[in-house]
Amino acid sequence: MLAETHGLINAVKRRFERCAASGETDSVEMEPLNEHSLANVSSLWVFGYGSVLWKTGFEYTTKQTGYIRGFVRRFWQGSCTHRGTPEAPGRVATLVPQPKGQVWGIAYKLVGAEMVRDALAHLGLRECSLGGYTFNMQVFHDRSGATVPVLVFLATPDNALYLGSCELEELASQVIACNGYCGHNIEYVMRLADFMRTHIPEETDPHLFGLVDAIKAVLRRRNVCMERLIADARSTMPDHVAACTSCAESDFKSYVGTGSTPHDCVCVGRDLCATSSHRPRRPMPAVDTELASAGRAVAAEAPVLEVEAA
Ligand SMILES: N[C@@H](CCC(=O)N[C@@H](CS)C(=O)NCC(=O)O)C(=O)O
Repeated sequence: MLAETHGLINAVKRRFERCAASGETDSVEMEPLNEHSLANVSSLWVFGYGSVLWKTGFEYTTKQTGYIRGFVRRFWQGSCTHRGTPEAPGRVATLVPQPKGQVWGIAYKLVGAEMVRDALAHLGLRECSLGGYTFNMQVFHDRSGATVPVLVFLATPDNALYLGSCELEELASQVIACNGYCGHNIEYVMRLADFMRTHIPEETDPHLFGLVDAIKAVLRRRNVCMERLIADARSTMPDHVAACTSCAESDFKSYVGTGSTPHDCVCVGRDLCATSSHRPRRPMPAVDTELASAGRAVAAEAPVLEVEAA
């Protein structure tokens, strides 16, 4: 299965390279991957360790809680779309290599070419074209100790949005100052911390929970209300994001219009497990060309790691 997966990943890699090279807005849309490269993929696991945990955004058949080794989670990647702007990029999670590191998250199982293609189309846009992330394969360990190869999206220091390390208090101040298309940067951090406390108590990530404490301390010192900042960011969301009411029960809406043919607005606040029929689709108004150009610029920079040999 690993060989099949590598074949698929190389096809995805070529596709993203063509997107970056062509620079065409439309090309940011993931056309169907080479049917042959998908034909024999029986399943693919994707690892989530940041917003994918609480805003999965793609259908899957099952999920496992567990971890990957050799990395730590750090808020060292900038976001000029989802949680920030080109002028004031927010901070989102990435993985930083550390020999004895371990990152807890969830592996999502995709089965069949259509589910794989849909998930990669969503993640390719969200993570790579707009987020500056690249991807490779890692070994996932579930709570029983069983292992499976997983596709992981991570930001490397050579991508245009990488912000790197800084003191926790400075990082907290940056998070407090930023919001973007998907809402306030504080909300991103708090959602991830809440998810870990609720679903993955094994995760003791001192960087994540230290950042939460630093954000609260700075807000207390400035006498600023966190909930108000988060609510205000939502109230300034572009109309077509806030207006997407096709899924009243989902508490998150994400719109990513990237090209001349805008993506459907997909409410991504719920786990779109394959058993759910919830796939809201609404024609979206004019695409935000600024976001498209921001995304294209990032895509042009997005390096692609060599997939590790089997
Ligand atoms: N690769 C990470 C997700 C990285 C991440 O958070 N990417 C940003 C894009 S810059 C995102 O999806 N943000 C969604 C949001 O902010 O609501 C994961 O596996 O969870």
